[in-house]
Amino acid sequence: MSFMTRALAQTAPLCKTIRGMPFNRGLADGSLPRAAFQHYIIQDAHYLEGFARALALAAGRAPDGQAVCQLAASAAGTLQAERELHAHYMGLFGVDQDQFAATRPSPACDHYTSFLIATAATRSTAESVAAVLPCFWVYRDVGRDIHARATPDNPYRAWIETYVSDSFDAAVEQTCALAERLHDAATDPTRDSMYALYARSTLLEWGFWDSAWAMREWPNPTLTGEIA
Ligand SMILES: Cc1ncc(CO)c(N)n1
Repeated sequence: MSFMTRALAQTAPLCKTIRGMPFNRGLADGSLPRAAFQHYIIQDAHYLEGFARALALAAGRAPDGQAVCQLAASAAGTLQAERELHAHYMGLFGVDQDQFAATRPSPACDHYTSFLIATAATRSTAESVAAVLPCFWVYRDVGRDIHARATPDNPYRAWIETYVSDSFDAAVEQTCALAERLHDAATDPTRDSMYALYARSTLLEWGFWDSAWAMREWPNPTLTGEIA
């Protein structure tokens, strides 16, 4: 059985839950509160930096030139395209550079990026790719689901369209293909670990949206504000 077939079967209930989350329903019908999206877009900019670091680390440790090239291009290319989207949205939703600089990564964001970076630094490339794959796959899945329901005058339209674009689709397919190739060459224990990491990362995607919807900060900002 292919890696994706099994990984998707294992995470199907969680993906269904993610599609139904209030944050994503609000994106689809345009009713998502502006403050929740502002919170999200700041956290996602922090997230993308960590995500790119994980991809770049995995690139440096990859077993062959093709994987090095693909992961390094993914770190640069996906991030570049998404940064433009974030700049657009930060302008549109009134988030300035000072506000961004003053907002530290939330616990959910820090958890997710720390997990990706630790995996890329200490595990095999097969495992690292399994861990970053839900970042691609889940966003395309959610993007498609929302796109099918989105109203034409939706204020979050540019965000939704990014994740149903041909270029994002190509990035998802390429990363899936790399995961399959590394899975085919992996030992059974590494394969087991790939499935566990894929599922963990999907759960952390859920946690990221859950945190954005609640606009969750550190539990005691007065204690952690200076150091978090
Ligand atoms: C949290 C999160 N996961 C995945 C993506 C898509 O790359 C994103 N922008 N943010």
